[in-house]
Amino acid sequence: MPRTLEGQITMEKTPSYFVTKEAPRRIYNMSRDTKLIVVVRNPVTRAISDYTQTLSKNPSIPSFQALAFKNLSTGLIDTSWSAVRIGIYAKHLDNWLQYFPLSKFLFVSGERLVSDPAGEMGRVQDFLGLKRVVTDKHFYFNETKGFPCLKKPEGGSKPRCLGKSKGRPHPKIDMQVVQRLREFYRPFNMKFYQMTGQDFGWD
Ligand SMILES: Nc1ncnc2c1ncn2[C@@H]1O[C@H](COP(=O)(O)OS(=O)(=O)O)[C@@H](OP(=O)(O)O)[C@H]1O
Repeated sequence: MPRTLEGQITMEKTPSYFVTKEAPRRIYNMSRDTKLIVVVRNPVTRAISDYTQTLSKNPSIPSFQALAFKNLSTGLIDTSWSAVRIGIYAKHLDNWLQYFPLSKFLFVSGERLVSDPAGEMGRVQDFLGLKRVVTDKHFYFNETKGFPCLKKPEGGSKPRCLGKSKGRPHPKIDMQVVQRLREFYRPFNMKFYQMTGQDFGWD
């Protein structure tokens, strides 16, 4: 991490930290004052999104259901598949809570980040003790992209959306497969809502 001067905030974004066993201990040893922001979305959609990303890099991988199930006829889920495992948020958070109290965390809803980006960004700024500089007027909904985009990014004059790899169409997954995954995640989601004191509305 770079040296941080008085009045500066250093930020670092690595999605895999949340699911890396050693990460909380290492970050705690670096600075126990670290604030932690976790963006979470419905774990079923997250798994499909993860699969879509892998598929875009390697189109010859097996089908989603072939990877998601250990046994398709019994409906046994393969929790060793990272696309499934990452969405068990309660389990990962448990590991972090061994080191950091809940007050050090902000959980951002991935769904609200799309439906109300300014609202979620307001929460982020409050959490970081910043003035609410980013507001509604910085975003517009881009019909072509199907997502909110920035009207005028810092230092630029043109509107800017996230790149092609964000907001890709997902392949169609059998409804029964989706249903089974929903059932699988339900107890973990409930636990996660309880732990965070936030209902993300995934069920
Ligand atoms: N404004 C805006 N524009 C485009 N995409 C948006 C936006 N806000 C949130 N999202 C969602 O971000 C998802 C991709 O983020 P990731 O977490 O996969 O990114 S990362 O690669 O891990 O950094 C991506 O997931 P997919 O839709 O599955 O591609 C989007 O749903």
